[in-house]
Amino acid sequence: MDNRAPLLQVKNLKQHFKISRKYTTKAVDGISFDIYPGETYGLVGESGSGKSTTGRSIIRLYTPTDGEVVFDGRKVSGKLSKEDEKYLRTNMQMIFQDPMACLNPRKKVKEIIAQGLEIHHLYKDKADLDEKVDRILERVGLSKEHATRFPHQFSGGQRQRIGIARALIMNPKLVIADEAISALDVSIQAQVVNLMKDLQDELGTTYLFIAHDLSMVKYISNRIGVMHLGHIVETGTTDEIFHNPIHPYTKSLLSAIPHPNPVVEKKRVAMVYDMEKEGVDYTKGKLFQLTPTHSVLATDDEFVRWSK
Ligand SMILES: Nc1ncnc2c1ncn2[C@@H]1O[C@H](COP(=O)(O)OP(=O)(O)OP(=O)(O)O)[C@@H](O)[C@H]1O
Repeated sequence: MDNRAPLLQVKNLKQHFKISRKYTTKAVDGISFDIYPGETYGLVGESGSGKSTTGRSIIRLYTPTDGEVVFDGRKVSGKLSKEDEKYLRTNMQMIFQDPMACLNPRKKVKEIIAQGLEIHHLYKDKADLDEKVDRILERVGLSKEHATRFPHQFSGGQRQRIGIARALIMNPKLVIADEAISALDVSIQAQVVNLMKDLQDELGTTYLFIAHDLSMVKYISNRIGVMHLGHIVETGTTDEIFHNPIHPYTKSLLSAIPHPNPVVEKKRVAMVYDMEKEGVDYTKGKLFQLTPTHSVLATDDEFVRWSK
């Protein structure tokens, strides 16, 4: 395992939403994971498993119900000093699924991208700001001619590049990419993921990559956390998750990935995970450590059964 201090520590994070007097949704129900500098941690799971809520709690869009998030040695929740507040706002950035929904349609691309630097006064003068915008546009595969255009004048893939530029111009330590490529065509998805990888190599950025599509997660992640109903049921290196999955939920997700070879694809059998039938209750499980990097949430009986 990595000897360095983690960049992000999520400790027993809970994010519950009170829906009515009687009903509370436990969107995130006590998850823990660390992310090390320069790595990509993929958070996967089907819709409603709590992935977005996790990302949003980390970046402080929500106040956690319980637990703790520590970023670069600084506690993220609670009352923060002005300095910590600024540090977090610049060093943690988020890229969202639908760039159109979060790019102001009335603003030019250069205004959108420069906004973070302007708010935090992170530029010398107007010329410096323009230069920074031009440079980041070029880095994400757009050109300075694009700076004066409006979001609607771009394709989906280009708009996602604008979202990436807006996040990366802050030179953040952590980028949370929440289904950042899900809305794009498959060929464009690969382009955007490659761009994110290149920028990571160049800048050393750390990613929390949230997605339901395991094939892209496999390609970009060093480690993966598999999330279901507010719990991380299995975590491991990408190799461990893909080649030695233990939890039946992980196995069912893997078995749902279409195979590119039509002959193999024809024989693919999707595994069904029926947790009621299996009698699984995540709140009764504990973490079983298979290797220093691979662990699974299970009761004693389940662990014996699932590891066979
Ligand atoms: N602000 C909220 N208020 C109430 N319930 C919420 C809120 N945000 C999320 N939820 C609920 O929490 C659960 C987890 O949602 P979340 O969006 O985190 O899952 P997800 O894995 O990211 O799925 P998706 O990919 O569909 O967004 C869902 O049942 C959702 O309805």
